[in-house]
Amino acid sequence: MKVAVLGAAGGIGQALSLLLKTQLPAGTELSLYDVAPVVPGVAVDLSHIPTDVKVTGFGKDDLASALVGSDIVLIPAGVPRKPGMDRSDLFNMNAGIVANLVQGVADNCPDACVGIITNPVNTTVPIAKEVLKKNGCYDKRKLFGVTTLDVIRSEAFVAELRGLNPANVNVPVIGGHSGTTILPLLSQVEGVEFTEQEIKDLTHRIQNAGTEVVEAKAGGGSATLSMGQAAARFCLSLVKGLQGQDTIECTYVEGPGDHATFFAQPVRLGKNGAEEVLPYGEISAFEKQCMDDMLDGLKGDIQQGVDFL
Ligand SMILES: NC(=O)C1=CN([C@@H]2O[C@H](COP(=O)(O)OP(=O)(O)OC[C@H]3O[C@@H](n4cnc5c(N)ncnc54)[C@H](O)[C@@H]3O)[C@@H](O)[C@H]2O)C=CC1
Ligand SMILES: O=C([O-])CC(=O)C(=O)O
Repeated sequence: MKVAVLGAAGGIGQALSLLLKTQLPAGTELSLYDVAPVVPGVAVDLSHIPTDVKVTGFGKDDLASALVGSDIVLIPAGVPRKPGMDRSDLFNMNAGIVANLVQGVADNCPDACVGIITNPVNTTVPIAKEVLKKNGCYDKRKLFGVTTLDVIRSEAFVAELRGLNPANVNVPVIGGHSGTTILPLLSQVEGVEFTEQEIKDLTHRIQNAGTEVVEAKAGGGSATLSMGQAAARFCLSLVKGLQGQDTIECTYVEGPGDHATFFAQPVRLGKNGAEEVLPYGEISAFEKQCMDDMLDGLKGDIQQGVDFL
């Protein structure tokens, strides 16, 4: 198994690489790529941790070597938000970065599973699809927008509110990864009842959690450590799936298209990636209204990605 992280020297990239170095199964290769010259140093630094995961760093001109033979490629390369910006304001800077890196995937490891972290995820994932399609190697089972941060935040906030062990809290989050397109299904949290006001407040907090971090970091970037944890959880679930032990995660994939071409919902991860896009089940009247209100925005974000190439 080989896992490549593109943008590995950044805030997310370094946190994620550390978690993968310590948690990937023995024998995995971890390939770190970044345009920042510090990346070989990040790899050397991690290589001093005694686990059976071999870490190699690749600089700007070595994308092909970083990618060749990869089974999973995670992409957190790109620019983060500053206070006052929306995720969509990152489109001009990040669309081209994602397109170039995914072209590298098409050229060097066309069968790899690709997890896009770079924002705006609602749009960068469709861009990745178009690049792979142009190269004749798009397989919808192998392209994911990583929305796990919305899930772990929901778990943390629900557990905090009710004094529960977060390890026992599961919250499906569907839709997209921006503002109101993030739709936590709080009606499905087992063993917990919320008042209408609590549902409204929690939903708003989850949808706004990225901004909460951006404002608290006061110009120093967006979520990196929680995102590192979220991406590591997603990657480790995907590794399990590829190795034949099916797992379920909510992720932004091309599914049946009931609502939009790309939509985050529970997905069964298996030997070929997204083996099955699962129904998200019954939702409340409030959740249905939230969904109706956000779908046009989500579709617009997707169309912007399709039009980019
Ligand atoms: N999906 C999600 O839930 C989340 C997504 N993000 C997004 O992740 C992205 C990265 O965020 P941070 O790590 O905080 O930013 P950062 O600025 O700390 O790191 C980004 C890294 O990407 C590298 N990079 C830039 N262009 C590159 C290229 N062409 N090839 C390879 N590497 C390149 C930079 O050198 C830098 O090391 C942002 O777009 C941010 O909005 C952030 C948090 C959550
Ligand atoms: O808010 C941002 O810009 C970064 C992000 O996607 C998140 O933290 O959910």
